[in-house]
Amino acid sequence: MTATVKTDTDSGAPWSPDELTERLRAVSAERYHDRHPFNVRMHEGTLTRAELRRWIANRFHYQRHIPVKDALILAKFDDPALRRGWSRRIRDHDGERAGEGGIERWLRLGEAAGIAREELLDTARVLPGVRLAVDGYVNFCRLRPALDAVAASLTELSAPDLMRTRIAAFEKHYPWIETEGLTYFRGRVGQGGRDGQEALGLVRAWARTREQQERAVAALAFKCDVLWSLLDAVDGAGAGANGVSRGASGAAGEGVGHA
Ligand SMILES: O=C(O)c1cc(C(=O)O)c2c(n1)C(=O)C(=O)c1cc(C(=O)O)[nH]c1-2
Repeated sequence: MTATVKTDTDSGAPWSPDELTERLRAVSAERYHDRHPFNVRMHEGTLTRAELRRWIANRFHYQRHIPVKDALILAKFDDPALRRGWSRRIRDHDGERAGEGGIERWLRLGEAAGIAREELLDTARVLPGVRLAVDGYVNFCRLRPALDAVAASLTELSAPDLMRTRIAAFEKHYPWIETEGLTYFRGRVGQGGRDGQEALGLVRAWARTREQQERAVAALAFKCDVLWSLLDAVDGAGAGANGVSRGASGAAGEGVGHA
């Protein structure tokens, strides 16, 4: 006997692709990290320099693992066209050659904020909660079927709006970060939109049964939790965490007040 009461509107029948899309968008609207208190403070302009540096340094750990998880997804595809399309994501982050690509741009963001690249590259400084969140995402993509892993990337549908808000907030409230440093975010407005649409097309095509559709929705909710947990860890870390709030924030007379 099942405890689940089925109603007419929940017959267990597959949703239409548009209904699936609606449900995916509803998850993002409710759980995407643009609403996290740390992001809200970032956009309001009330983060201290130490907090912003801590975010940049810890978020780098996420950035550098994106091509790793994309390589794990790539290995699940047996279709050359799919691999060709998805491999572009890895090149976006790693660049065609040394000194190019998203990871390099994030390192430059760090430098524009006064963080040495060696400090960003030193994984020993990453906050434990950030490490766990990133491991969680990479392992999810390693272990789950392609549908789940691709659906988890659908947070990118919400990313372009967040990038626009972030660029405006940085320019307005954090002018001490050289504007060159924002190149990463500017690039992601287009890349994130394109990647998100591409992934949505795949999920709509692949998730045919109700079970698959519910898995896709759950994967996106999980990914929202990854991003949320990452910010929880950054938000909850006090002075001295990650080293960044110690040394790199040391410029005198900034009126930072507290870490
Ligand atoms: O700064 C952000 O808020 C943000 C969010 C997300 C996202 O929504 O997953 C990504 C990125 N940035 C990003 O830069 C990025 O390359 C990226 C790749 C992915 C993904 O899951 O494949 N998400 C994101």
